[in-house]
Amino acid sequence: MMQQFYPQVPHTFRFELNKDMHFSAAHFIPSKDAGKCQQMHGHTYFVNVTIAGNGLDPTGFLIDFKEIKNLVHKKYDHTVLNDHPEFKDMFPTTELLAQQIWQSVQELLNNRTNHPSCLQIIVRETPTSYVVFRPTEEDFR
Ligand SMILES: Nc1nc2c(c(=O)[nH]1)N=C([C@H](O)[C@H](O)COP(=O)(O)OP(=O)(O)OP(=O)(O)O)CN2
Ligand SMILES: [Zn+2]
Repeated sequence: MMQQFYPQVPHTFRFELNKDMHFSAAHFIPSKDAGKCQQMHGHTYFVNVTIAGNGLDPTGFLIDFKEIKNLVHKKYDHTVLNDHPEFKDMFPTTELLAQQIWQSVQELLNNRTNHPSCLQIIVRETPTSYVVFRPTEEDFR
């Protein structure tokens, strides 16, 4: 898992939640610049989601950890990333996967009355390669 690696995102919210998860998926990057990655191949992706907020729900959760796992793991585990509608017009690179995960997590959070925010997504694609996605203000609009 990623427990040994947590780049901190600066913020002043009262609460911060982190959820680690992993899933297995295949992908290919159909660009001539992608070299061997043009061929279909698989990864065990490791994902860390950082959510923060000032208020909790009546249970005392920013959001249930399980809801985050269900959203990401159920969607992508044992699938081909290229087959997902969000990757119809773009390649499933680590960067764009991290951005897509942020969008789906933030959409889930937007429906909550305590209004938490997703501040960071880390996607590790291989033991030596990972991406950190941090939204800018315009991403929240
Ligand atoms: N900026 C990006 N570069 C690459 C991506 C990506 O998503 N964003 N993806 C790939 C491939 O999908 C590949 O699976 C991962 O590449 P890489 O880390 O180079 O894998 P290696 O195991 O060959 O790396 P080592 O340095 O030998 O550990 C390529 N690039
Ligand atoms: Zn790959």
